[in-house]
Amino acid sequence: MSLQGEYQPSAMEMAREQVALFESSNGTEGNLMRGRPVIVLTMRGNKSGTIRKTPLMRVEHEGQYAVVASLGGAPKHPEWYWNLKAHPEVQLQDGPVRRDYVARELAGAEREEWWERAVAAWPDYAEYQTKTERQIPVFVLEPV
Ligand SMILES: C[C@H](OP(=O)(O)OC[C@@H](O)[C@@H](O)[C@@H](O)Cn1c2nc(=O)[nH]c(=O)c-2cc2ccc(O)cc21)C(=O)N[C@@H](CCC(=O)N[C@@H](CCC(=O)O)C(=O)O)C(=O)O
Repeated sequence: MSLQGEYQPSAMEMAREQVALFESSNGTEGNLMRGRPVIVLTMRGNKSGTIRKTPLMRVEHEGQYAVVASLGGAPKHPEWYWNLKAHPEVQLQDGPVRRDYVARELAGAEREEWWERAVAAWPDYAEYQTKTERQIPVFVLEPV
């Protein structure tokens, strides 16, 4: 499965530039945030149908990945959350390695297990959750 179509860069300059640096260096630059690893998630836009890419903190456990729709604890989900709900087929690039996955939103004990892993990877997630009433969504990415 490959995500074909027109790539529409993010409106958020920091994210757009980090994706550009990450991809132009084949994942060897633009792959850190305060020293912690960052991945790039490629997906299909829920409304535009175009290809969207967003840098996210790397949350990985025994070869499986999760992504966290934190948006810094903002009151609303990031827009990319709705892309994954509508089109769960995604690609994740970790360093030079890019693979196909299907994203599945987690709930209950499974979510708690991955939430712990996410906070271990990026402790700020715990602080973000204190800033918002919404439960910050966690998706696990199942390899295709
Ligand atoms: C600003 C907006 O971005 P967003 O999708 O809301 O995502 C906001 C942020 O989550 C996103 O910028 C992340 O990259 C921020 N971010 C992280 N954000 C997180 O939520 N979690 C992280 O772990 C995370 C890590 C991270 C690391 C480095 C870095 O540079 C940024 C990081 C955006 O790009 N809007 C686009 C449209 C985006 C889009 O996908 N639109 C859909 C429609 C979506 C809908 O249905 O609403 C479409 O094309 O159809 C635009 O206005 O053109």
